[in-house]
Amino acid sequence: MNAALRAENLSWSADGKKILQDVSFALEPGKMLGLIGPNGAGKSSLLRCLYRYHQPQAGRILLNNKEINSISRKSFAQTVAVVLQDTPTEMNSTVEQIVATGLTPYKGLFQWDGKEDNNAIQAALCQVGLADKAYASFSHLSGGEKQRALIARAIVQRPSLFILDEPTNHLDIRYQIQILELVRSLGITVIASIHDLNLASALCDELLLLADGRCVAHGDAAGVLTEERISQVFGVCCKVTPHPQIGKPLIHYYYGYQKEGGYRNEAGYRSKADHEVVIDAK
Ligand SMILES: Nc1ncnc2c1ncn2[C@@H]1O[C@H](COP(=O)(O)OP(=O)(O)OP(=O)(O)O)[C@@H](O)[C@H]1O
Repeated sequence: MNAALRAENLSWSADGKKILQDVSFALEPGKMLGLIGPNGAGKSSLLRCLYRYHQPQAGRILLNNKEINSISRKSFAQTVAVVLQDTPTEMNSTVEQIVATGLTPYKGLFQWDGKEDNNAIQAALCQVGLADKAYASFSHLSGGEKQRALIARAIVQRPSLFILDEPTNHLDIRYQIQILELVRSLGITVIASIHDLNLASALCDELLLLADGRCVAHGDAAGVLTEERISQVFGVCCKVTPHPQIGKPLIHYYYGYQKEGGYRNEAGYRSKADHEVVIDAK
């Protein structure tokens, strides 16, 4: 496969604890991969390895067939845009200024903001629905607006790989859908950690399910999001049906988890109480 992004046997440990173990996957150019898994599964850690914040102790990562550590800092900054879930609070600038920093990897000193740059900034602000906030203080935006401004900054960066850590955090449902559809429509390769399995199912080309730092499943949503696997990995029980519009898996969760022995769905898959150590499906 001609992969835009490839991870081979990645392992990363911290404080003597194995956080990622032997994770491998490949992603074709232009595809959007949804990284899913329970809290603490290792999603952010994997993304941090991909954008060179963490150095894996084993394995390697190839970006457009080049080992990422061999790519210059400038080239990496041009090629990879990262949007994180925690917005730094010290951004004491206007929204437009924050978005303009997406152009930094292309600029030398004093090489700033011609008409073309300005157009790119305004276009990106329009794309994320923030045209009317261009001159507002970034720190005064709501959490969702901040997130959209940071996505606009990533758009002006013109990356070939977009890495997003919970990009839909803080967003209302319309913007959750809109931002993921927008990111997808850019035609660049995307890897995004997403907690909402239904959104991930609907909007990603493929899913990679992590649990305890390992890759449990990788492929299209129908192959990954089975009732059995959702029960095993997330400890919830559910029914999965085809989405009425797009046919992809739509998960209907069951309730009543305080019940002795959890809750079983029609197929017998059950929810798992917090204190249960052993993960079993049936
Ligand atoms: N720098 C670190 N040092 C020690 N442990 C870490 C470090 N970073 C992450 N961990 C641990 O690694 C595990 C995976 O964390 P990570 O943030 O990657 O999970 P996640 O899947 O993104 O979780 P969530 O869905 O809750 O955001 C957690 O147990 C976390 O405490």
